[in-house]
Amino acid sequence: MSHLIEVNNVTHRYDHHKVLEDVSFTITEGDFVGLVGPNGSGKTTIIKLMLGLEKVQKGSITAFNKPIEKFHNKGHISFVSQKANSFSRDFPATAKEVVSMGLTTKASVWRPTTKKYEYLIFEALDRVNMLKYANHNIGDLSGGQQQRIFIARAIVNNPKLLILDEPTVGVDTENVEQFYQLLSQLNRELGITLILVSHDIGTITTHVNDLLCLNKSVHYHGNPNDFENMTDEQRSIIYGHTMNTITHHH
Ligand SMILES: Nc1ncnc2c1ncn2[C@@H]1O[C@H](COP(=O)(O)OP(=O)(O)OP(=O)(O)O)[C@@H](O)[C@H]1O
Repeated sequence: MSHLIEVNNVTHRYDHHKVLEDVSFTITEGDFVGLVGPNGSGKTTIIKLMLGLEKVQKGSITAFNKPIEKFHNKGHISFVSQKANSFSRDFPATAKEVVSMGLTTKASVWRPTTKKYEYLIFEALDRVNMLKYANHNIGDLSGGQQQRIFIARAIVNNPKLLILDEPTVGVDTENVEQFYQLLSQLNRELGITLILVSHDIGTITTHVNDLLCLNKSVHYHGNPNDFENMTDEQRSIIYGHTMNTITHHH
């Protein structure tokens, strides 16, 4: 399996404040990675660096075997942000139109879609079990349903890597489990490599196959089962004292 992303000895500062220190890890094709850490631990910053949205100051990052500075993301990496599902009730777009925005250069809500693109949009909606809501106004859908529409928008271009920043914020607890199942399906059936950013280490470890704990530097990277088997004391040694409370299995 090839490495989609390689992060090598990355250190990052905002002004004089060091937020990442000597961070190294690889993301391997096919993995379902949980990126966890407390508030302010640098999760969003490392994502921005991997997406090329923030300039690498020290160290290096390669994406799909190219230095990040030379990598042109032609739909290989897709991103669903934390703030994606904050549409107001009167936002004037249907679910289908929101998904079409993911087609960017090929077709969009502002241009009539051809039959081929329409097929891709319906296929993506079907993948997230939202086909029957295609013509509903996005603002009329629940937080969880909107999040599914944003996943459809993110996968409509057939990405190889999908990064989700706290995707369960705004999803009610009973739908969170279904949401994780959907992500597992995308990983297994479509072969999409996933990076899921979360604070909720208790829930995430039961779904991902690769766990990356970040708190300025990488404190653990490996099999989530090995992490679960550790005592609280071992965990606090590797992760710091901010993470003594771990809730298991919801
Ligand atoms: N653009 C910025 N300018 C200055 N400081 C920033 C900027 N972005 C983030 N920071 C600071 O960098 C640190 C890491 O922030 P980051 O958003 O990467 O953490 P996080 O783990 O994603 O946090 P959260 O879980 O709260 O979203 C924080 O102290 C934050 O205040």
